[in-house]
Amino acid sequence: MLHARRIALALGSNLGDRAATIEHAIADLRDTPGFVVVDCSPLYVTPPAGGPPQGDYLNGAVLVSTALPARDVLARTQAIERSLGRVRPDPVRWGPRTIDIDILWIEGECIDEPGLEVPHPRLEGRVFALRPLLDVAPDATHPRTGKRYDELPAAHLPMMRA
Ligand SMILES: Nc1ncnc2c1ncn2[C@@H]1O[C@H](COP(=O)(O)OP(=O)(O)OP(=O)(O)O)[C@@H](O)[C@H]1O
Ligand SMILES: Nc1nc2c(c(=O)[nH]1)N=C(CO)CN2
Repeated sequence: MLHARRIALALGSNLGDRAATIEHAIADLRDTPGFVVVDCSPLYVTPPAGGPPQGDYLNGAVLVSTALPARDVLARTQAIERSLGRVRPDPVRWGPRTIDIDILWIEGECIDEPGLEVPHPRLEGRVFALRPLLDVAPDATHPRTGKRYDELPAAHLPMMRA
């Protein structure tokens, strides 16, 4: 049995009622056995990064405390995505989606396995993930290098609150 540790989950939506879908996702995370939702970031309006032309995203992050193994966390977040209308496999890579829930960071854990990489491999280049992570875990460090995420220049770029 693992000890409870902090896990930051990224939330993103750019299809349908984005705010309502994200609120549903947060409610579902709160209702997930084994999860304690510790904090939620503000939501930000962010231009799409990559993929085809598509609408702006709402992005945020949720900090969860849980002893569940990372694989179980992924299974639960993917079940929530499905229940909120996420279609898989994605019809288009990085295309529009009702909801995306990624594991951004797990305190003290590095995972590099097929189908699961933590910290999220694109975290450091994505201001729409980095800023919400720092909102809920300002002291977050890379679990292997110990480097603080708030030292990355991208962490301080201006962002638009929803
Ligand atoms: N840290 C992670 N969080 C969520 N999924 C991950 C992670 N690492 C690997 N994956 C795998 O990536 C697959 C695709 O995930 P997803 O559909 O969220 O990607 P995406 O949002 O389209 O793109 P990106 O990975 O660039 O955010 C998932 O099925 C999952 O197995
Ligand atoms: N602004 C923004 N752009 C994206 C996002 C996202 O959440 N926000 N997610 C992607 C794939 O995960 C690809 N591009």
